Amino acid sequence: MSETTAEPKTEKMGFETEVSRLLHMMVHSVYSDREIFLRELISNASDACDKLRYEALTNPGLKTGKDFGIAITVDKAAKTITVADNGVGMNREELIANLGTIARSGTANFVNELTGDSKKDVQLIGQFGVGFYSVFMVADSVVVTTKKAGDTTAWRWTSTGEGTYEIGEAEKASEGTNIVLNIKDDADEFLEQYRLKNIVTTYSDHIAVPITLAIKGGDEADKEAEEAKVVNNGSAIWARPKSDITDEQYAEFYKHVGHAFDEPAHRLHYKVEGMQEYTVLLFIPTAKPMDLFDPARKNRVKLYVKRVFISDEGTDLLPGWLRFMRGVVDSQDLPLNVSREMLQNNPVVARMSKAITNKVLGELETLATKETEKFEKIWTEFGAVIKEGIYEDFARRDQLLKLARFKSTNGDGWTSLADYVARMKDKQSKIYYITGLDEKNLRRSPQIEGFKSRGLEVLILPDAVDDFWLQGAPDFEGKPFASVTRGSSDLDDIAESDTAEKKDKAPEGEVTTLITLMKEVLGDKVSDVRASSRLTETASCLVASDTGMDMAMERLLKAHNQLDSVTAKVLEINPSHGLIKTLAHKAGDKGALDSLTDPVWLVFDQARILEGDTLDDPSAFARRLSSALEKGLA
Ligand SMILES: Nc1ncnc2c1ncn2[C@@H]1O[C@H](COP(=O)(O)OP(=O)(O)OP(=O)(O)O)[C@@H](O)[C@H]1O
Repeated sequence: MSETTAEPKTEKMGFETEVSRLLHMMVHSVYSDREIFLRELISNASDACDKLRYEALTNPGLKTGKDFGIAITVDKAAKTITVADNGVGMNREELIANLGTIARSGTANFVNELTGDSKKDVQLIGQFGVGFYSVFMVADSVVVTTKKAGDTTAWRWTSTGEGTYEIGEAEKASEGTNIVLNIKDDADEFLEQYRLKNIVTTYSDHIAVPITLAIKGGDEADKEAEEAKVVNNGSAIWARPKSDITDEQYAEFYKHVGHAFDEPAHRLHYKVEGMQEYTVLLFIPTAKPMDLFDPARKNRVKLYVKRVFISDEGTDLLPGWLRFMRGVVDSQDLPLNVSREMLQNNPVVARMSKAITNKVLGELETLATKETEKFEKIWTEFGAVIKEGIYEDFARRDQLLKLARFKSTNGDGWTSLADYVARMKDKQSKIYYITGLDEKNLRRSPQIEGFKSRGLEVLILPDAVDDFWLQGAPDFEGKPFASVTRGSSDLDDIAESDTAEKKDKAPEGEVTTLITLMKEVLGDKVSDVRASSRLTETASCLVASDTGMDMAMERLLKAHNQLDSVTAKVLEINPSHGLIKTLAHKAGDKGALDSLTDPVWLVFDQARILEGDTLDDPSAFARRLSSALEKGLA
């Protein structure tokens, strides 16, 4: 890991604007936990060793036969800290991409949230983490010298963190990366042995490569410190007995392995022996990982084989609907030289995946019954993802339906389907639901009025995924799911609750005449007009026909250009609403077709607005509304 300096030809380059903003913030930071810079450097160095170890397995040209390690050396006289690793290193392009731009989504989010107010911005550091750039909290200038494994040229990157950096060729005998920090005057504390040792044990004890610390140039009493000594535990945390690991150590490992900045909400640590042998250490995050809704839906659990890192991308270790989980699976059965391609459709991986998925599901079930509050927090963050399993994972559909929690008209909290069924009314045979994209709006939907007035509970399903799983899950324990915005509502069999206000209805004959007139006015804009039993407060609403696609689903497909046009809806009118009663009363009059045309359109357009639809002809709507108001006020 030694390095010699030569006179390099250097090139000055500007940081990406976002990086400059970030660096400005770092340089002037008043963040109190500046010590995290070392955690970030060690984490990167350990990842670099893991990467090279893996690449050397499949690329014989890279066989190094060496021991990996991270060396921290302090030169007290020169006021520098050097963090050196013998990992994979970087070539020129990688240096520019990694330390000149913002490649990570986490950091990009950080920069987007920056306000310019340093007190507010400082709090963001803890929330997002800032990776390598955090070195500028403690260093005036930084020199990175690196040589990519397999390359002959080394590169040096130098910066004071102010707008530009310099890059040029360098001399470096061994592959890997050396990072030299010229420590700021006010960051002297980080030159002390006890301080550095303490930081390593706090944040990086679990790192599986040995980390050594040596302090040079101290006074006589520090002579002993000059010798590099291993300061971390060094054993893979997942291989240690649970009883030896503290909650803090688990949490630090979670942050390292998951590139996360939150605390883990829950962990699972166990070992399997027998037919298959592997160790699992998985975490459920508290907050949604940045890439949760990334279309690639990649599983991020790291696969190790006999402690050697193999891959953390697309290993099929967990299904897509558990992609929020972070952690490690270490197999004893896979061959060490397994390539990433071989991992796809691999029977050993498939067996592990099945068993681990069952274990996670079992754990979630236990939490749901024994630690409800914790489970509901997890569900609030990740329920929308877990529900993908209901339509994707047929074999586990019933189990997932049992586990799932939903909002409903029965209060604000979560309910299980089993609890919903237990609350069903005598004559109720279906599980009613409404889907859409906003819980508050759904709760105000006119279509659920008649259900509420009959004491019938309606599930409120605000996630886009709800429309999909409902396609694949027609019932729960024999009780079919029924959309309240589709088909005739068959509510007439169930009496309104005693507390529901009894309202006079327009006579049936008048309503029939009005319906005929409305059909004539609206033509093919509606597929039918009928009297509604699902409305109590609102004059009209739209529903899909019995055979039509659910309206929320149709809107979703249309928004994603999966449907060219939407089908005409059924317009339902409320015979006990004042406006409908007046219209019904006038519908038989001479010339009614003419005089009621505008009001009929208004009733229809109102229903469309309530659905959040845009009107075909807003100016006609405005004209009719003005004219109706004018007449009403005259
Ligand atoms: N010692 C190193 N050896 C090889 N590559 C490195 C080293 N340090 C940093 N890098 C490269 O620079 C990239 C950016 O590092 P940075 O610390 O900013 O973010 P990160 O490590 O990707 O994310 P996080 O901080 O969330 O772990 C890394 O992903 C890695 O590719």
